[in-house]
Amino acid sequence: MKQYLELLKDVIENGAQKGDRTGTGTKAVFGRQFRHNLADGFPLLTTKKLHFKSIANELIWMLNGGTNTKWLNEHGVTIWDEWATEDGDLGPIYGAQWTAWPTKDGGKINQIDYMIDCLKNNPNSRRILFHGWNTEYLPDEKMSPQENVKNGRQALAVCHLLYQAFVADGHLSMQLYIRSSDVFLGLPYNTAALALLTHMLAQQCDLIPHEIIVSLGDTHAYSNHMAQIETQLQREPKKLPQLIIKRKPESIYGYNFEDFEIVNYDAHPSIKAPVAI
Ligand SMILES: Nc1nc(=O)c2c([nH]1)NC[C@@H]1CN(c3ccc(C(=O)N[C@@H](CCC(=O)O)C(=O)O)cc3)CN21
Ligand SMILES: O=c1ccn([C@H]2C[C@H](O)[C@@H](COP(=O)(O)O)O2)c(=O)[nH]1
Repeated sequence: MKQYLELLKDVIENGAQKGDRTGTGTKAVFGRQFRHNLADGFPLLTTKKLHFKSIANELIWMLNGGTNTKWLNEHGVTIWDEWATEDGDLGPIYGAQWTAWPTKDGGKINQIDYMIDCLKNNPNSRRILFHGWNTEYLPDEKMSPQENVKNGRQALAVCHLLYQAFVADGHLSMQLYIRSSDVFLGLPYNTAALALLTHMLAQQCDLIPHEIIVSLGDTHAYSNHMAQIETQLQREPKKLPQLIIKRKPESIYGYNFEDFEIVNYDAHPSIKAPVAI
C-alpha cells in the first residue's frame, strides 16, 4: 500500500491547518484518490498492524442493518462506543440507510438487495450503487452524538457515503466516496472494508474481484496523530496478505467473521492513537 504512505506524506506536506468539529485541529487537503488491484493482495496495512476482526465485524453489522453497539461489543468490537448512548444506540447511521432507507409512505428500501439484484441481472447498469447520505437524519454539529441520537438523528454523519460497482468481462470493481477521512485511524479501516465488501459481492454474484478505488473529500490528519504518522512513514511496507473466504453463505447477509481468513499477514506493530470524538 505505497499509495497510502504517499497520501499520508501529501497531507503532512500540503495540508492546510484547519479547525474542526471535534476541537482537535487538523492538516487537510481536499479531493484525492487512490486505487488498488485486488489481484495484488488484500489491502490491509503492513506499516502498522490492523485489527481485522473489528473491520470485518463492523462491515457484517452494517450489512445486516446494525446501528447499536451491543452486537459489536458482543463480537469484540469497541470502535463505536464513544458515540453511542448508554443503550448502545447510534441513531439511523450506515446500517439503517443501507438496508432500511425510509420511504415517504412509511416503508423501507433495502439498497443492498437492489445492489445484488443489479449485479446478478443487469451488470451493465451504470446505476449499481448504494449510499448513506440521508439529509433528514443528519446530526446537528453543535450537539453531542448522544443528544443527536435522542433527537432521532445520526450520532455522526456518515463518512463513507457512496459505493458504486462496475462490472466488465466478469470482473467487479468498486469505488467508494468518503466525504471526510481521518487518514490515520479511519482510512485504513474504510479501505480494508471496501476490499472485503468487493470480495463478498463478487463471491455472491459469481464475479472476479478486480479493483477498488477510494475517492476522498476532506482528507485530514489530526494534530494529535503527527508523531504516529511520522513513525509509520519511516517503516518499510511489506508484502500484502491474502484473503480466503472459507464458505459461500446463501446470501450477502449470511457471513460470519469465522468465514474469513487473512493469510501471510506480516505487519509492523500497531501504533496507538487517540480518536477525535
Ligand atoms: N475521528 C474519527 N475517526 C474515525 O476514523 C472514526 C470516527 N471518528 N468515528 C466513527 C468511526 C469509528 N472508527 C474508528 C474508531 C477507532 C479506531 C481505532 O481506535 N482503531 C485502533 C484499534 C482499535 C480496535 O480495532 O479495537 C487502531 O489502532 O487502528 C478506528 C476506527 C472510524 N470512525
Ligand atoms: O468510517 C469513518 C468514519 C469516520 N471517519 C472520521 C472522519 C472525521 O475525522 C470524523 C467525522 O467527523 P465529521 O466532522 O463528521 O467529518 O470521523 C472516518 O475517517 N471514517
